[in-house]
Amino acid sequence: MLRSCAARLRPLLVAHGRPGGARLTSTFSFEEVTQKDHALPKPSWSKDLRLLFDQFMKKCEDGSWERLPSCSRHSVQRFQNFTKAFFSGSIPVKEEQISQAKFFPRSFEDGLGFEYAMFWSKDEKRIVCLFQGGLYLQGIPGFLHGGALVTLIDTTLGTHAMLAGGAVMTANLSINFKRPMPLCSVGVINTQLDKIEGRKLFVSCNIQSVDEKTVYTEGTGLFIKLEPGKTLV
Ligand SMILES: CCCCCC/C=C\CCCCCCCC(=O)SCCNC(=O)CCNC(=O)[C@H](O)C(C)(C)COP(=O)(O)OP(=O)(O)OC[C@H]1O[C@@H](n2cnc3c(N)ncnc32)[C@H](O)[C@@H]1OP(=O)(O)O
Repeated sequence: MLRSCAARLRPLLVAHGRPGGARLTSTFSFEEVTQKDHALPKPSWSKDLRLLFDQFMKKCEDGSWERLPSCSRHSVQRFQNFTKAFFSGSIPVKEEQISQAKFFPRSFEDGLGFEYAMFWSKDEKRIVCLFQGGLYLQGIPGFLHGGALVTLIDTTLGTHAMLAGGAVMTANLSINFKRPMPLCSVGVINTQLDKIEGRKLFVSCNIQSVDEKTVYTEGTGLFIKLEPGKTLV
């Protein structure tokens, strides 16, 4: 499963030209992932999250949907390839820290932070992210912190933008919090690509309750395709 998702993502996320004509074999892709895949059921997942996950796994059976794997670290090689391609090799952390760096949404202990799994519909060109926000993501008592919701929105919209345009960075996010979302409840993020203008990808989403009766949050994002060799730092 991991390899089939990787194969599909690879052409979208890799092989950005480098100055001097050399081409990278990978930058920010999911390919050759050998680490633990976190987008799979765990004991900390609620019944609601498991049920929804199972429903989407069923949709994957005919190939119209695909589960996107998710791990918590980049390999040192991948980290270096990425910085070489887009940051002229300027590495923002000490070399010995690279292997300790973790993908923020995957940096919590199981069940206490973000539990999520994303599914990609290749026909409808949209992502559905199923998630449960754990006890360490509290904002006002009993409810999720707005910043936690924004983190998941950024991650989900960013993944959609990457699937559509390759390596991107977030330039702008605009969020409307419509209703507070209870801690430990399950939310469903639905994304759509609104338009592409040159290097700019405009993507939007909302977060709904499982029964679709409550819209908790709406968000739009502008993602900019990175230009290989352009120095940003
Ligand atoms: C193993 C671990 C697993 C990991 C795997 C992960 C896989 C997928 C997950 C992806 C999800 C990740 C989500 C997280 C993403 C982030 O959080 S990124 C971090 C936050 N963002 C930043 O730090 C970006 C900082 N900004 C920049 O570096 C630059 O501004 C930029 C790169 C965004 C753009 O710079 P540049 O390339 O120089 O472009 P410009 O020439 O400036 O602009 C191009 C066009 O875009 C327009 N534009 C730029 N910014 C904005 C803006 N804020 N608002 C509106 N428009 C903007 C700009 O006007 C240009 O438009 P025109 O072409 O002139 O029309």
